[in-house]
Amino acid sequence: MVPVQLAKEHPTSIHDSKDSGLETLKLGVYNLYLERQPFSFLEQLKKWQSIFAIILKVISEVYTLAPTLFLLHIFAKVSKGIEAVILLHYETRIVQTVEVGLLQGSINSRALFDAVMARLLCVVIVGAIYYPRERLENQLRVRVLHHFDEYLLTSRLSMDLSLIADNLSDEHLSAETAWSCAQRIMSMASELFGLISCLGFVIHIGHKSNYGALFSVCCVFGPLLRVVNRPSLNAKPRVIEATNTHFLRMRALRALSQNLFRSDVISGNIVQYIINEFRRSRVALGDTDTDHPENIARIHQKSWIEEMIYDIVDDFPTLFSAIFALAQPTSTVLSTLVSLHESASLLRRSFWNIYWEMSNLLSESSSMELLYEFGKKETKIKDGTISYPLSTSAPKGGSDEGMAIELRNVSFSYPGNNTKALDNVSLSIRPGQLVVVVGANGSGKSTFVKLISRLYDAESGSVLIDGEEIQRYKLQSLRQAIATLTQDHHLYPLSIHENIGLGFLEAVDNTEMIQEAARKGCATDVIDKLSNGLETVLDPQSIQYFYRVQEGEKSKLAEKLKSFEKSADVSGGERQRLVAARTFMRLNSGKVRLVGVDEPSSALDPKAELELFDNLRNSREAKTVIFVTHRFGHLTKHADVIFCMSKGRMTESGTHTELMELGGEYSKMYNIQAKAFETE
Ligand SMILES: Nc1ncnc2c1ncn2[C@@H]1O[C@H](COP(=O)(O)OP(=O)(O)OP(=O)(O)O)[C@@H](O)[C@H]1O
Repeated sequence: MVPVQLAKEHPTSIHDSKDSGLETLKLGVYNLYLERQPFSFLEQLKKWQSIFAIILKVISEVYTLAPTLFLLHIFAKVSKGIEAVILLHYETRIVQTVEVGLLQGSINSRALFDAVMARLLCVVIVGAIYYPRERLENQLRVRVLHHFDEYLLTSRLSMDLSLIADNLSDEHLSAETAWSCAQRIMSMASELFGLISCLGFVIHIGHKSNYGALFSVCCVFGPLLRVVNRPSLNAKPRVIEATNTHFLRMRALRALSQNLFRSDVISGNIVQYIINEFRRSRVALGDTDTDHPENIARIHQKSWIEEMIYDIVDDFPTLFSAIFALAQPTSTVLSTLVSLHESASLLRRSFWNIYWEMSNLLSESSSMELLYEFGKKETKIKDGTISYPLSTSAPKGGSDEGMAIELRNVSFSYPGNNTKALDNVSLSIRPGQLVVVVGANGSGKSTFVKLISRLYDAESGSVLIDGEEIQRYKLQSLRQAIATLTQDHHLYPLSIHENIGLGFLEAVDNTEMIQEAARKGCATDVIDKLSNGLETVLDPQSIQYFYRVQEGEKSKLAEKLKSFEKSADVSGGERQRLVAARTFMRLNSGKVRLVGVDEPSSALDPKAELELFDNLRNSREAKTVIFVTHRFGHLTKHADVIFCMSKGRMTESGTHTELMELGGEYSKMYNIQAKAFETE
């Protein structure tokens, strides 16, 4: 139970703590860190240069994807931007005609008709452009999304495990990132045209008095003052962390209400505990704000005096109009005043829209930069130049009986983990040997298998395959020569047919071979139980949903809903058998020289486990086989050599008899297991 401490500080207090060049804002339950950088013109120039380069790249990429669609869309966007000004122009003409007419005692009906018709025509044209614009936008969106989906898929699949561990923050990148950026650029173009046309209009109205430019400045002065005086947090690079322990505990307790934990929570009888703990944390949290830190900052950084000044400055255009009317009481003063008033709000709206689009474009372009960088990341596992095996007739250090493996003073630690998973390990495996690796949890057994399959590269020391440094081999050929079966292998959301067939790509459609592999993996019974047999997809990525339809009701929709295929499922052990079948399928390729089996049988019943291991042993011909296991028994007794690992080091090696005689770690572990079977 977590001791409850009531929040002592004001729930939304904002204060600065200045350390390590960072400005820290405490905003509700969050800490928000900003970099305290002195303004540097050069830096700003560089930043804008890179933003500009990204914008150009996005434009050219979207244009290349669909040139006509893109140009039409830009045209539609720009016309949308200047639409309001054109409408305002004709509105002014109508009001002016009426005003002059009223003063002269007769309205020029021809001029009025022309102005009304012109405005109507404009409304029709804008409407006519607007509706296809939505469809155009959607077509362009689909193209962009599909293109970047493929780009991200390719980039993600090209990454190796070390790179993935270093780049978890890239997970949020999606094709939508690219589309939002493209959209922002197009909206920005539309707003810019809107602003320019609006400025042109204002200058045009004030033309006679030469006040147009001054009036424009008056209109944007208020918004400009706001922007300069309080730049939005949105535009600043920042790092945010939720630090409030009560808030975090509430989140963790809330997560326990998810379906994933239902069975644990019910069987563990901890429902009331969760509710009570949630209540305690809620009380302890008090009124501390949990809203987005940006929102909290926005509310709390407001000063009413500043706001009042801004409101007064916002009124300058009205003041200006009044002075203008006094100074130039012409026959069209009223209509000019109305136009000035309307254009003032249009100008201000345009200005705000540009500011808003600009801040969003800044953050979109930095996401886009990440997305482009993502595709350029270089894998840490570099490809080699020679094919494996070197030559089937006379391999350098190998033989046709399997792969020869040697580790010389190999050390390795995982990215982000300082402890050595392998610490100065040296060992040698001869071609065709049956090797068993044993050791306590975390002793480095799986890491050893991962290094010889080149999922990772050793930090120091060498791994030699058939006498050659492992890095010298072409990855594709090396991986073709290795078949692994580990707990990290899962079923794909594809048909069982493909799940097994993909073990040997060239024979993915060979049903006979697949059935034979299923038999060796003890998966035949599992497949026979499924109504669609080999064509069953266990985790289909289908999308089915319904709205206001009850499954039990009598309606055509309810029948349709019932007819949706319910996904089939199998047990954990059955899944392991299907995955094992894939490995047997791989053995059919004739290229495999090493089989690495890493404790794949945790959910298998003893009979299936024995059968699986026997089948693997029987497929040993021309292969080296490495088993990683916690279970001692027939495997260790059959082993040519056993390696016993402890804390990343290889502590003992030899046959079962030799190691038992040694009376070390291996014999201790063996005796613990054997004791369980001894009779009193
Ligand atoms: N992906 C990873 N990232 C960081 N550390 C890891 C990772 N995988 C393993 N480790 C660490 O490396 C060490 C060796 O792990 P390894 O999986 O090789 O042990 P093992 O002997 O196979 O254990 P087990 O018997 O539990 O499967 C452990 O300390 C483990 O915490």
